[in-house]
Amino acid sequence: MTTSKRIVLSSDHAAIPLRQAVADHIAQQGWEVVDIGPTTPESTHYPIHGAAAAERVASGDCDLGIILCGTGQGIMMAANKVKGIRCGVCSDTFSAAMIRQHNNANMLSIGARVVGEGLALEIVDAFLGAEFEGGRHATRVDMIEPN
Ligand SMILES: O=C[C@H](O)[C@H](O)[C@H](O)COP(=O)(O)O
Repeated sequence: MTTSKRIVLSSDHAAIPLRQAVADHIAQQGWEVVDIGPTTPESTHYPIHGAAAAERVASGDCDLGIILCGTGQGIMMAANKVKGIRCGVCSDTFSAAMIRQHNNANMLSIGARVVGEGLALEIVDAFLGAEFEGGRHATRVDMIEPN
């Protein structure tokens, strides 16, 4: 596990059960989970939830974030509009590790209609277990959003 310990979770209506499974899984690993909902299954709008989670990370309130919607794509797009956020959608464990190691991603997005719970939890573990490698990758990451 990384030294980061506080992680924000959010989703839209399409991913509430998977979000709960992720919350339980990472809480068991010792992460402090900040689950900002939604808690009821009514249809909602992923941009609201992606932006809200991203703001928690961008502000420094949380170290990392995991967000989910049907595909993971829409909520990722919303999160990446927030300055300082680097969020990738992952449907495999290799990519989940690489977005940390090479891209210094601070948020992970998962599609609840794309991957099952078992794979999703492995993707989460790969993301949280990886560390940014810096070096040449830092040069490139700095180019994404220059100060
Ligand atoms: O990228 C968008 C997400 O996949 C949403 O979860 C999806 O568009 C929601 O669709 P619906 O309103 O049909 O449940």
